[in-house]
Amino acid sequence: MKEILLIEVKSELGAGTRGASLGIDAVKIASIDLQSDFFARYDSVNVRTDNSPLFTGFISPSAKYVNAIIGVEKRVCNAVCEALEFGQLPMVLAGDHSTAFGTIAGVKKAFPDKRLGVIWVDAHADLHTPYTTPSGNVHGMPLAMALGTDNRDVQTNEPPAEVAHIWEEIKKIGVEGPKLHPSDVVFISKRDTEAPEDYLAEKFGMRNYTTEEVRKYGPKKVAAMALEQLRECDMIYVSFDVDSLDPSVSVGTGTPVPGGLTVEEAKVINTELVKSPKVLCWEMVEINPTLDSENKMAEVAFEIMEATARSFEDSRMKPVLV
Ligand SMILES: NC(=[NH2+])NCCC[C@H](N)C(=O)O
Repeated sequence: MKEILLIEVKSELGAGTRGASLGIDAVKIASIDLQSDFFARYDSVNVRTDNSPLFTGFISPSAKYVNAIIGVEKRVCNAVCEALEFGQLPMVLAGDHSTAFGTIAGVKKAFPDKRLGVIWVDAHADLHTPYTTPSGNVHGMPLAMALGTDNRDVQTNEPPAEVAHIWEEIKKIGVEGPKLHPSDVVFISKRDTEAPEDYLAEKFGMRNYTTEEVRKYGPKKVAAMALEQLRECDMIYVSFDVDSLDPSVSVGTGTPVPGGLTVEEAKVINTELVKSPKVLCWEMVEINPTLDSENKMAEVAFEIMEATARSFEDSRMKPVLV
């Protein structure tokens, strides 16, 4: 049986509001309050992070803290790659979504010849680049990094040479060049995007299953449809941003958007997705307890993570021969 390895990434340099690096500990506290032994059950590794640049300021408004984020991306990439090479099932628990690029790079580094598909369960597309970002927040850019695109067709910013250089270096992490093809990305509950992101999504026909479609077909069917969409892929990574949940569940995340999933829908989607033997890595991000009350977001996030871990593990158990 393959074993789960928890990979903790307490970085929040990519978010626009402060506090996401505390999300990992908030989830641990939730597990204790919910009387679960989850964090005793699985081994975990801590990726080295350093949020201290927040005290001194960013290098450029077109990609804030990207000079420090590049180091975290490399370390996440190596941790994920090592876990996969070791035959483990990495479940990444990270602060802001920017480091999901490191995860993707790590998956590709471990299996460079395999075709990778990504299921992005998120209110956002995270397809910006330093050339298009409206906010400069790098958590809006990880999927563009993975696709290796600059999206200059619809450029709105002129980043300084230093940022352009770091951006080029980031895109090389793991393996040279794009980690996946844009048509091998599927979104679930994406509902808050900007024009340059829509341009890419339309150009490459990137499928989004809206919250309405989740209601219409049911979360189980949508998970099956998302997997079917990626049938040509050899391996799949699932990235779950808690802002895919509706703000009525909790506002404990930096960029909440109305019209999101219920806890039950998110639970069904994630537990169904990881049943696919092609799914080899799952991640959860953007829990921010400083924006929350009574640790609500961490509690529901933990509930989803625990159910997903159980499904991930159970579906990989070898049948017992009698
Ligand atoms: N993973 C996230 N929470 N991303 C939020 C991105 C919001 C917005 N599109 C931006 O680029 O600033």
